[in-house]
Amino acid sequence: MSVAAYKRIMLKLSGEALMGDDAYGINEEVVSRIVAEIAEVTRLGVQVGVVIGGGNIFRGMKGAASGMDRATADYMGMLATVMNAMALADAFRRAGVEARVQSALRIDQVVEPYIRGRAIRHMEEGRVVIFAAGTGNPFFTTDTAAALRGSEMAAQIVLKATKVDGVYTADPHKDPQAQRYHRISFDEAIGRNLAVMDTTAFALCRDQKLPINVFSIFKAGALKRVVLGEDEGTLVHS
Ligand SMILES: Nc1ncnc2c1ncn2[C@@H]1O[C@H](COP(=O)(O)OP(=O)(O)O)[C@@H](O)[C@H]1O
Ligand SMILES: O=c1ccn([C@@H]2O[C@H](COP(=O)(O)OP(=O)(O)O)[C@@H](O)[C@H]2O)c(=O)[nH]1
Repeated sequence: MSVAAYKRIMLKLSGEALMGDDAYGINEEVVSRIVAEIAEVTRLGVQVGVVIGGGNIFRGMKGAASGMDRATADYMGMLATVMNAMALADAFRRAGVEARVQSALRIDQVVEPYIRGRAIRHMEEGRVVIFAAGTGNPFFTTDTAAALRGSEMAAQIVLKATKVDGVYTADPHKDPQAQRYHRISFDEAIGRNLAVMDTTAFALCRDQKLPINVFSIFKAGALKRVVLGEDEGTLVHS
């Protein structure tokens, strides 16, 4: 039987990952596929926390760019992540996996509030915990929320599932010559301004000695490979 390299992981799923090839919103087929991959990892005995983004619905920076107050736009972005979290939790339910949503912003009629001890307990019981509303604060990102919740939950690694299959020497969507790193240190990633993740998230993980693995959400089986400790994506380390 395959043995997982980690007991507890914090998975950052971008909002855009949920769109698939659609222009906006949540693509059910894509969500079921992602849920099936996460379910497979839970069957290895790994405790899973998920921080979900909101970029498929609303991004604060975009609202601010069109003249909206930045903090207001960011709160809208956080609310977008709550919708994604609910869709994801429902997909887990349909797949027969127990999941709970905890929100950093209080909307008690809809989802549980974030309570650290309770989140840990859910994970110990084998439930997937979906962390919604990012950090609960404007001017932050869900990448930073993943670093924060990962640290709070004492996860052994943050897994960033995104559109690219790792950290490159430059943005691979803009520079076709860019080369992928197998491993890179936090200091180098920050020093070179590699924009695959924001500096706040990198810095928090560096301070907490919490490694990050960046891998592609579109590559089937990649999540399991990362969890088994196989060479997949890029490891960002201390
Ligand atoms: N050095 C780099 N290595 C990899 N990706 C990079 C790099 N610099 C910028 N990017 C871009 O960062 C994107 C991932 O970050 P982001 O848009 O925040 O993703 P997400 O929506 O998954 O949080 C990639 O799609 C890629 O275009
Ligand atoms: O702690 C947080 C996390 C998120 N956001 C807002 O929520 C939006 C959606 O999150 P993000 O862009 O990180 O989602 P992703 O890129 O992963 O889809 C962001 O643009 C911000 O406006 C925020 O204000 N504080």
